[in-house]
Amino acid sequence: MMQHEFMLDPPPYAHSPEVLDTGACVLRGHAAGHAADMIAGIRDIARAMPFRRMATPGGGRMSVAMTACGAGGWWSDERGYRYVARDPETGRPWPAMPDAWRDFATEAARQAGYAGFVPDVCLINGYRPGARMGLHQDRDERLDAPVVSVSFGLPAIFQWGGLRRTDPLRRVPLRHGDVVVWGGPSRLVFHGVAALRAGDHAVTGPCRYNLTFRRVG
Ligand SMILES: O=C(O)CCC(=O)C(=O)O
Ligand SMILES: [Fe+2]
Repeated sequence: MMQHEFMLDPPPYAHSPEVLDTGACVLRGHAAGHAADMIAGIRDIARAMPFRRMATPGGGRMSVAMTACGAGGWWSDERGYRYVARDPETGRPWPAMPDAWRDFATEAARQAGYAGFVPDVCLINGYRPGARMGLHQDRDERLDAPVVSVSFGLPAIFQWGGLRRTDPLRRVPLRHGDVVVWGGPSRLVFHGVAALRAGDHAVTGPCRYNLTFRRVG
């Protein structure tokens, strides 16, 4: 009997999306089965294009370290922030986005209701304990395409607000393998990540990785 019930239990990827808002949902554990491959991919990309804590126009430095792959990367310095096709420090283009990553993001978007999403950029964030991302909108890409966000390693609190900066924040725990998709009426919702708590994750050690797939071109 137990065996039978176990067999009927749907696999994690068949769990229904957890709705955050109209156009936004969490696919719990959706990327867990891809973690080993994707984390190996992150390490390959980081060898070619190291994680950097970028300068901000305000004169500070981001606590989150970033790299990217695909047609461009997000860049921030004293002059402002923007997408760039080449690393401004070395002149080198960003590493290509692995086909398996693009296919994964397309399928996750489809499950969230966004059929036909083909990302051309994946931004990769590296968080160490204490690193955080302030409340912001993702508005430097095409707004008619969703953002697909994949989390690995240490758990984090994703802050999910509204279309105004002052709207109340919900605290959404994101764990290893969770995927968040937002688009449509939720595309410009303010969001952020609370300071990462110290920990030691079995796969990533004292670190959280977040991949966001976007359409820029
Ligand atoms: O790390 C996360 O979960 C979200 C990152 C994010 O909002 C961004 O990179 O724009
Ligand atoms: Fe964001």
